[in-house]
Amino acid sequence: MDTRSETREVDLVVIGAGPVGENVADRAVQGGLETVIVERELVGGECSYWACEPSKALLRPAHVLELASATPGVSETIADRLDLEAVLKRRDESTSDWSDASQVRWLETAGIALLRGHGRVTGERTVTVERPDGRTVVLRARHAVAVTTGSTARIPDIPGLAASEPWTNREATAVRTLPRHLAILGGGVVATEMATAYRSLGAEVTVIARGDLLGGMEPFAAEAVREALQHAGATVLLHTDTQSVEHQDDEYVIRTTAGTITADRLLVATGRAPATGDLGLESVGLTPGDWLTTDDTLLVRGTNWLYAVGDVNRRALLTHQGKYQARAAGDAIAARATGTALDEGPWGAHVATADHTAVPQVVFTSPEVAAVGRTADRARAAGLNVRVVDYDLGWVAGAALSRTGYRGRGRMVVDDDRQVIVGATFVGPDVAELVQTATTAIVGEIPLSRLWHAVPAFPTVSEIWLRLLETYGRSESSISTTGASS
Ligand SMILES: Cc1cc2nc3c(=O)[nH]c(=O)nc-3n(C[C@H](O)[C@H](O)[C@H](O)COP(=O)(O)OP(=O)(O)OC[C@H]3O[C@@H](n4cnc5c(N)ncnc54)[C@H](O)[C@@H]3O)c2cc1C
Ligand SMILES: NC(=O)c1ccc[n+]([C@@H]2O[C@H](COP(=O)([O-])OP(=O)(O)OC[C@H]3O[C@@H](n4cnc5c(N)ncnc54)[C@H](O)[C@@H]3O)[C@@H](O)[C@H]2O)c1
Repeated sequence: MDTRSETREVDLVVIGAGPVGENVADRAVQGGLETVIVERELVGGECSYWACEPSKALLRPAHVLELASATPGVSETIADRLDLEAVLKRRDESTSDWSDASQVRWLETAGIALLRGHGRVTGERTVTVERPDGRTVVLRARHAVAVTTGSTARIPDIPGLAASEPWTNREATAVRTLPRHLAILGGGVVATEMATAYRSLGAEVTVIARGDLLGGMEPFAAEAVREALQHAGATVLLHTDTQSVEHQDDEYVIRTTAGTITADRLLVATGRAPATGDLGLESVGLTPGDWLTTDDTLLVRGTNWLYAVGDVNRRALLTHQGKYQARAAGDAIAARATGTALDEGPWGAHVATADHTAVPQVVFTSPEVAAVGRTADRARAAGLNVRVVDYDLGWVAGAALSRTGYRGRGRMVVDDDRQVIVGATFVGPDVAELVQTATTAIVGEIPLSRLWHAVPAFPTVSEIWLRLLETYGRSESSISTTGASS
């Protein structure tokens, strides 16, 4: 092994060049800091190559085919199934064939220095990078180190499972040969999206969920996804425990409380583990393998120089939310380095306040689920005086016009004392774009009385907003509140 090593001094070291690390670095550079980003694999991270992008590329063709099939005048002219090879080719394009050349070029234009290799914290403000050629580089940060190493698939402790070498999100999103029968362990977002994609491509699919699907989301939305998966021909086993897994002769034998399942592939989609196991955290008194807990400026608790941003802090395991944290963290790091006052109050420029109450998410199943903020149950558990307003999306003219037989539902969760929205969930075809209005209303704490003046265009699916307000009612108090403030 080559033991030569060099030492460099910079303002900020970012470990992990996923979407979050790239954004921390970008903001810090814009704030005037000399920044090095360390990456051991591909610049762009999990999201670009084995998560968000390839999974959505696998899912989109099925959505388009469904829409076309439900549109008379088009349905008569199209094939009734997807072209697997073409779908995979488009998936390959979505990952740039697993090349990070364009993202490396972006780093260059953004003024961020890239150091390839495995980074480990080896002391306060110190990161040692093991380069692919065996050399080491010691990076000393004048100001801060940001850990943006993300997460990896968590393999539960089920007898035989780890040894059976199951698929994780990596193999499932990079697939070349479609399995005949894909069994999926888990009932969350990865499980339901991959079940939707693989079923649409023609594989037999069995989902083994230990509870209901999409735990943590509104039950009516999870129920619509379950129904649709079963209607599409997938087997969905709920409240089913997996007892053991064997892998022999290209066959998985999965013993569960609902019976034995055999499949030629098994995908484990049971959540994520923080990528902190081999990060040198013990050198600064932290525990390897733990999630890193932070304050709202993303500073790791108990330190004044170490930041944890994105999946690795477990605040919200989503690209857009991690990038939001990254903007706050990068600006906070630059402000602290230059002695500028921080805007740290709730909703300030240097804090990720929205993580607590306004995280949007779209699940790209068929139907889609788009949700933000609190579910009705969570709002009640938080002690709010909750009123739940539901409306059938199929009754909205824009939705009914968008395809034959549109089915869906929208829910807004209202804090009735303040008459503001604290949560919203939509389930139905193409509801993804509805969630941003809800996010704006929640973050802006827009009173319902004012939302009446945000008129949705006719005939769009957004008219669900008008219907939800009408169902809630224009109360005497909201009318007089409006009058008093004008
Ligand atoms: C199948 C799937 C689909 C998803 N779809 C969506 C979606 O549609 N929308 C959405 O918002 N979110 C989605 N997510 C979640 C999203 O992928 C993550 O939230 C996002 O990737 C987190 O970004 P990150 O930068 O924190 O971490 P990552 O993307 O994991 O990047 C971390 C980077 O750090 C590097 N690294 C780790 N350790 C070291 C080290 N010691 N030294 C050097 N480099 C290191 C890694 O190689 C990696 O490049 C999906 C997740 C999965 C699994
Ligand atoms: N469209 C999107 O936004 C999108 C898509 C995919 C993934 N993601 C993100 O990636 C993260 C990971 O997704 P995921 O689906 O792996 O996690 P998840 O937390 O959404 O779901 C995990 C599932 O595994 C089950 N599970 C956990 N431990 C188990 C065990 N020991 N045995 C059996 N089942 C077990 C849970 O009950 C749950 O159903 C999520 O936080 C998600 O937000 C987002």
